[in-house]
Amino acid sequence: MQLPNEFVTKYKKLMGAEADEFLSALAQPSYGGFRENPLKNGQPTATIARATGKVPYVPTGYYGQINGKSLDHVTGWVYSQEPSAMFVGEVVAPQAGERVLDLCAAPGGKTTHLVAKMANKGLLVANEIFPKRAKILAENLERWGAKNAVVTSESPADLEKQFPHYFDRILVDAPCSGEGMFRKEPAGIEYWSTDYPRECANRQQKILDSAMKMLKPGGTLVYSTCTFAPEEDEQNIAWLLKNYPTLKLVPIEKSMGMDDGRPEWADGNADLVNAVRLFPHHIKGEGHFIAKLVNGSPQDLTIKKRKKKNKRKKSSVVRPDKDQLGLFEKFRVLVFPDYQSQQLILFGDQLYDLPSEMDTDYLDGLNVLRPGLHLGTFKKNRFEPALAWALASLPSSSQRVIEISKEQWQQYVHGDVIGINNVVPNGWYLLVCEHHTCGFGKVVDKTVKNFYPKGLRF
Ligand SMILES: C[S@@+](CC[C@H](N)C(=O)[O-])C[C@H]1O[C@@H](n2cnc3c(N)ncnc32)[C@H](O)[C@@H]1O
Repeated sequence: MQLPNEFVTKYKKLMGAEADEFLSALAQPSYGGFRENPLKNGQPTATIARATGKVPYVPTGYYGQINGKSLDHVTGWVYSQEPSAMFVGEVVAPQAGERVLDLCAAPGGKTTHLVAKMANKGLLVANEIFPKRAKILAENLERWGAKNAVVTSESPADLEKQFPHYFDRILVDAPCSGEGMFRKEPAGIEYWSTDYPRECANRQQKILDSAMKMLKPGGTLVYSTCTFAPEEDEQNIAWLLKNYPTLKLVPIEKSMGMDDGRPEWADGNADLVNAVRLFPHHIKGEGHFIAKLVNGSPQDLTIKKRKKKNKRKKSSVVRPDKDQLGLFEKFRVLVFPDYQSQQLILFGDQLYDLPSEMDTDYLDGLNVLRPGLHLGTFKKNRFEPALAWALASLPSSSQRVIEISKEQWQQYVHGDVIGINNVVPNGWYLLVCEHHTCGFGKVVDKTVKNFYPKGLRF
């Protein structure tokens, strides 16, 4: 890996006595990692068996690699995430029932962590500006079993109009110069120039301005980057504190090897030590910067919010009609008798369960990819359940389960019909392999018809 000369000169100056250690760490191999999913029906023991260690500062985090075609990965029991990046979710620490925004969310490493921390309760709006990346985000959330996540694809400037001072917590995991990932993704070095961190910082400030318009009084803003550049890190926090005097930079509890933010790399504001830096020469992970800020609660913010909300028009969101509800209920009573929906809404012929924390009128005018949990599709006179619903369910929640072997699971993800020996009534079943819910199948006379989505087969 060849680092640009200007980069080396810049960090020799900034890091001083630590520079050699820092620069030689960048020449070492990067660390891989994964998180286990506490929302699922047990531990991903097969993947954990291959882990090389436990990430000390993330209860669900491990060092190692996952197999993308394994049962654990395909059913969302694990998510591949670089070890330093995992600390961000711990710092955000969202609570069940809150309204949370992940403003720059794709592909979803932090979002899946937030869903787990919220125990799938409350509302998580996961936004990604680029629609193609937002689609990947939605797929990753589906595999993870997210119920409380709404996926949108908007620019922060457009999103701010929709959600004035709405969120309890906002994560801005900002697009950045990516210096901290150089040894993991060396292709990023090509984009780098001496001016690049400043350009990124300007864009980050616009994103932060939007985030501030969406943060509730008393709410928490977490800002993170995967770069070492002070322009994008301490200097942006110093800029925030100057421009938003209601914000207070609060301490982050640091684990061994984590560094303080560096006031001398910005305007000297001593509070900047409260931020955290993860340096690859001090921890087993890539470069990261994280700052946590709490917003004061000036009266004017509360008043603005109320006025805006009164102006909202009635929602144009469509609800399922009586016949559709009948078809849905027939399925639910048979397969998931205890499932309690929140707000059933239609997107075309697709049925979703929108988290009750979100009024339907908030969806108007938004580019929404996933308005909550995808339950299924109405087709002529029938209801076909969606994979997302299976992946968000525990085997114990269903009274119609068929246990399949690992071999049968491989047939299932390949798109084949599965033969079964036991005689069971025809109809829909939740397929479970080694405690992992895998999807739905429809039994027709000792064979299970395959409903695994064509685009996911392998
Ligand atoms: C660091 S990545 C997010 C990683 C993600 N949080 C995760 O943990 O998987 C930053 C994201 O910001 C998006 N982005 C790029 N330009 C943006 C902009 N102007 N406003 C908002 N987001 C932007 C990128 O497409 C990218 O998905």
